[in-house]
Amino acid sequence: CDFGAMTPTLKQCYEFLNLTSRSFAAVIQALDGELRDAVCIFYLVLRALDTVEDDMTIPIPVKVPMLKSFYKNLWDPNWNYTESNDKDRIVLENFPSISQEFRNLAEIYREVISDICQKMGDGMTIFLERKVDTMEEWDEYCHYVAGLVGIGLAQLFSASGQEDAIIGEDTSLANKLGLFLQKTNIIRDYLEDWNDKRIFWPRATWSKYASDLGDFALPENQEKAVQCLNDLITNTLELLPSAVLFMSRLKTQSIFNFVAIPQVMAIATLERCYNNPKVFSGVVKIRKGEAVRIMMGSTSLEKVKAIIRHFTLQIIERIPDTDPNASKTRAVCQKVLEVT
Ligand SMILES: CC(C)(C)CN1C(=O)[C@@H](CC(=O)N[C@@H](CC(=O)O)C(=O)O)O[C@H](c2cccc3ccccc23)c2cc(Cl)ccc21
Repeated sequence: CDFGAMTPTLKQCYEFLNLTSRSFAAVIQALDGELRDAVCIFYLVLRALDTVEDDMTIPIPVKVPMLKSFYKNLWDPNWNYTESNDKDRIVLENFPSISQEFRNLAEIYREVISDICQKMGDGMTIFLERKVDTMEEWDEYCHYVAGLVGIGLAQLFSASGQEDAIIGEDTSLANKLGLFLQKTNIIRDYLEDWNDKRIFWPRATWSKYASDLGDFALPENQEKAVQCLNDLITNTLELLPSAVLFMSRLKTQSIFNFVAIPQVMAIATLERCYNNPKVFSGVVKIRKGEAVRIMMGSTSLEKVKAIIRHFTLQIIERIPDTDPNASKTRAVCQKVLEVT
């Protein structure tokens, strides 16, 4: 980025980006032209909204109107929030710098970002007091917190002129990009969320294997825990063909990299989690070195297909014959192999 030509507040926004997102900030900064600033601001605004949703010190009667009206803060030069204790509170304390740069964006970008924030804020309030029960509700929750991000990003890509209109119009496909990432995060973060008393695993699935979600943290229930894990991973892998189709439509290298890297990190994470009891005793993270190798290798559709193929074959090799979902998992993996 040419920091020289930036306003002081835009420079500050890139500093916040590098503070709040470790490896991903570089990928955003590699985007071209107006899209780079639009995605940087979108990322920071979403980080601020997510920080409000995540802050357990904000009572629900206060949090609901905060989330529903959050998009209005984009137009209020003075709005900030200084009561947060979250690690990313910097984006809430300095929101005036972020909203200032939001207002400097072209109207086409402002409309997308404001619309997504309004829908996301509304959707988050639905799940503040309601747990995720059915698989449809799992998709609904993930739509609000991640699917909408995909829809917004796809609309920004088309608005910039760097991608065709179809990219921003096919909201169903863009939504699935987000569902794939969020479902992977929810699967990986079982223990961290359980310890924070947060439940994102859908009751419709876990209740087939236990009477309480906390049972999976007990070693004597390890076999049932792993069967539930494999069940959710199978459901998530069904989204991969849509992700491949979305990426096959992209024609700008920097946008392809930006979309592909998180998708490939997610399939690598799913493979590490599959049939892995360690999910219930710690957080299964991709090592930095492996992450860098994956990021370097995700620069073309053929390379990305080869990586997805690699991890899918790794999963197929580890499907236990005794797993209740074994045949379904094999069928879903076959469908992935057919498109990669
Ligand atoms: C919840 C989430 C998946 C939407 C978060 N999310 C992402 O995970 C980031 C990646 C990220 O932040 N990685 C972190 C790792 C971590 O924090 O765990 C890093 O520092 O490397 O990517 C996504 C993201 C990137 C590209 C295309 C997407 C399509 C649909 C939905 C999200 C998409 C993201 C794009 C935007 Cl604009 C905003 C948020 C996100």
